[in-house]
Amino acid sequence: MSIATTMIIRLEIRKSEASFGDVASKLASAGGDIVAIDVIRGGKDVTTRDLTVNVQDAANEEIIRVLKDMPGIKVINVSDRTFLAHLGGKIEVTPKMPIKNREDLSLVYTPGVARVCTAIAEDPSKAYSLTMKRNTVAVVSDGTAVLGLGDIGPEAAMPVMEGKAMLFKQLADIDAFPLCLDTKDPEEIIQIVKAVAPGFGGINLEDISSPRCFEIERRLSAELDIPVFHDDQHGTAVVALAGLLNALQVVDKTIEDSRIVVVGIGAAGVSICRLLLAAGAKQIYAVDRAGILHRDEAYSNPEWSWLAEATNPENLSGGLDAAMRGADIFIGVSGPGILKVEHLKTMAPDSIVFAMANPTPEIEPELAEPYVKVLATGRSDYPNQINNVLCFPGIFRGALDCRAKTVNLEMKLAAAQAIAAVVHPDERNEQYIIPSIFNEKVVEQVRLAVIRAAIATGIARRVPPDIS
Ligand SMILES: NC(=O)C1=CN([C@@H]2O[C@H](COP(=O)(O)OP(=O)(O)OC[C@H]3O[C@@H](n4cnc5c(N)ncnc54)[C@H](O)[C@@H]3O)[C@@H](O)[C@H]2O)C=CC1
Ligand SMILES: CC(=O)C(=O)O
Ligand SMILES: [Mg+2]
Repeated sequence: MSIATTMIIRLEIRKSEASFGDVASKLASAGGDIVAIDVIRGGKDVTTRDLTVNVQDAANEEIIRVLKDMPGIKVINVSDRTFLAHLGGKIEVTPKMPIKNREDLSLVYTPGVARVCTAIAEDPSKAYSLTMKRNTVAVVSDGTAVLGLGDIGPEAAMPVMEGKAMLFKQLADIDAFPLCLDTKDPEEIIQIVKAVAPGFGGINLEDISSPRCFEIERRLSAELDIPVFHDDQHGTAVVALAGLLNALQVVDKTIEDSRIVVVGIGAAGVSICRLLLAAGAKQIYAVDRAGILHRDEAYSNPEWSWLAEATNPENLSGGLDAAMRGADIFIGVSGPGILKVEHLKTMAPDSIVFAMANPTPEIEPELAEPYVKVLATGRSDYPNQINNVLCFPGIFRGALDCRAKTVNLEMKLAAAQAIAAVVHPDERNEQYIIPSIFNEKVVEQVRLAVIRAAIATGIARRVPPDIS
């Protein structure tokens, strides 16, 4: 799968050995199109230039190789728009008011601040009105399951967590802060998150590998009085259910009668299975590397043991091939390229395929399209993007606004229905089963649905003024 991009290549060209024309023709033959040239330094023999080059494939390493092989050319630096957008990080902390004089200083800092501290010490709930707590979410990762890239460590997880923080702010006006932890020990993660929790109104766990993520979330939810939400589990499940509700309408099938294969029974897969069961699914087949989860096998992962009982009505064993025969729906949250055209050919007519692994889906959309009725991926460069970004901003906005203690099943089901309902029945079709993340109705509809569900289930500690 190729993504066109723009690269910026800084070169030293030794005029006695190479001409700019040579560079241009080499780049063209490797698939690069020069769109701008900036001279950084001129010299008698050596000039330094930045070439802005359009390439059809972001992963095209040939472009750089041909330049490096040219006599008289030294490649100083290679960047592209994606890397440039990350220079110095993507977020910052901005004060709400400037400190212009001594009076301001003594208001926002000492001595004035001391009175506010004392007020909070006397009544800790005042932290919600007198600090940033009520609008601030920690995005916590240990870097062990970053997108589908695996255990790449806390520093490498930062760009994703900064990205999530940007989305929180832009979509739901929530101040989110990345906390990437240099530990993989669940108990240590739990203790660290509990220790930082006083400054936050909610905790978004992100890209923490399974099965560790289940215990970490369960313990934190039980031991903290603010919502703790593992986005890869529940955000993904909510959006998958939302897409599925609309896709089922498009193909005129019901969730109860559909045969549903979920592949990749990690954080996202477990939660998707659980939410689909809660939404009425009766025939789920949960498939991981060990094959279809079934009742004749003992699993060390308690979530798998539970799913082996709750899914797979015929107690089928076998691998993906067996699971896919006659399936109406495939939901992949596993890894790249595991789904083959041969599998699609064995599915029931009017099949639905959600290939949600990031950044590379379970099957290339171009390969799958001819064989399925409704196709969705986790990516933004194809129609039907099923991505948890449609859920986490709105669900946290709702939970923070009503000061919910937790995010319960009813709130998740309500969020899924709200996302699905943003697509009007008259607009719904194979290419449009899920709203765009830029659709302004999404966050507000999810927020309202989540607040109403929290109030109805008794976990809201506050009724926002706009809720009747
Ligand atoms: N589109 C979206 O909104 C989201 C997509 N994802 C994607 O889903 C994938 C999984 O994410 P997590 O659940 O957080 O990771 P995880 O590490 O908790 O789970 C992945 C599971 O997939 C299984 N798996 C991997 N390759 C497999 C194969 N060939 N056959 C069967 N099972 C296989 C693993 O054994 C593991 O149980 C990643 O690619 C991630 O980017 C995750 C969350 C949201
Ligand atoms: C979207 C997301 O959270 C993931 O791929 O991990
Ligand atoms: Mg994630």
